Amino acid sequence: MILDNQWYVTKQVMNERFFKDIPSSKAKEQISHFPKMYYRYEKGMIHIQVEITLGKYQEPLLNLEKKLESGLYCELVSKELHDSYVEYVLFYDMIANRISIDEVIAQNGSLKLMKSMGWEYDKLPHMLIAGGTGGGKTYFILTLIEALLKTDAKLYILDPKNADLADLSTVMPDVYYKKEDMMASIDQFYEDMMARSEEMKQMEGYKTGENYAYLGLAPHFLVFDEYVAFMEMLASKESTAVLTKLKQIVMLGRQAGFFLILACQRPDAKYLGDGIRDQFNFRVALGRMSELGYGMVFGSDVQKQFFLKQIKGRGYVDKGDNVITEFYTPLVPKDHDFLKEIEKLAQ
Ligand SMILES: Nc1ncnc2c1ncn2[C@@H]1O[C@H](COP(=O)(O)OP(=O)(O)OP(=O)(O)O)[C@@H](O)[C@H]1O
Repeated sequence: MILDNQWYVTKQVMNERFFKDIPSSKAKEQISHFPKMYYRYEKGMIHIQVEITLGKYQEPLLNLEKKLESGLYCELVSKELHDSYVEYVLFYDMIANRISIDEVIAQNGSLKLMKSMGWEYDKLPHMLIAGGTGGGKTYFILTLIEALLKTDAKLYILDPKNADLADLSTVMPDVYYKKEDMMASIDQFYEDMMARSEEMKQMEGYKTGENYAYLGLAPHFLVFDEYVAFMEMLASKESTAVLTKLKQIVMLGRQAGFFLILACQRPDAKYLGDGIRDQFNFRVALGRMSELGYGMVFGSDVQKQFFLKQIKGRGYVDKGDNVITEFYTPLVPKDHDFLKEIEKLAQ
């Protein structure tokens, strides 16, 4: 890469002749500075360290991510500036990091979703899931529900299209698909959050800055599928009321342990504007999406090339650190029966 781009410095030296007392007329190019670059492979990650020299080629060497990602067919995980070097960390063979549904475990405020990655909902609350038809959105949401039901979490499910998630109403409580029920459920979720925030202050052991888990309380999750479609169904007064509540939940929910998992085909700015989208720390885009769609999920100013691969449950994620990486939802075996499993857990 350095040779191909000629990111080195050369100087002209005179070619010495065999008889040194006869002056030479031939000049030769010699490399006088070659940037130091070190790499190592560790636990599925490639670490590349590049020296900062303040030299002529500092700019390209400080912005290697695009070249490395497309050239090595890897995904950037982090880029960190150190004292005299910049370190790029890339995932090699991301699909090898895919886990199966029975490895999805929630503990200590974090939900494992790939071998080396998870959703730390206690620290980086609220999840936004976008994806076109057939991308794996429903399977992913069902996987999240199943994993969270294995903990003490309390779940509320909203499915305005009365589709796959609404089927859960036969096996677990708090599943809503009618407009009025859904609106009442959002109100209740909000009221519960406000009440807990107050109560926590009166509890023994309460400490400023500590969260619900510190006080031994259970997290609550509102899983809201087809959010944009639902908002489109509402009159403007109703949608303003819902938006106001959701805004409060994403802003205040972390400490009290009230989390939103919002899914839609495309997160239209009309219903996720005013900085609400930025409060969703964990954002996933699954399946086929347009550039505009990716922009709506990750921000229109992102510098990332998105590729489509025909793999179910594949997409991109920003897990709260502003680095977008390839993502694979946990693999669900063909014979897995969500309804049956969720029924067992809900009992
Ligand atoms: N994680 C996964 N493991 C195994 N198969 C998957 C996974 N995700 C999706 N699939 C396969 O892809 C199909 C479509 O997935 P899913 O129903 O989740 O898509 P969707 O985005 O919700 O689409 P729609 O909006 O049409 O329901 C599933 O029926 C399943 O066969």
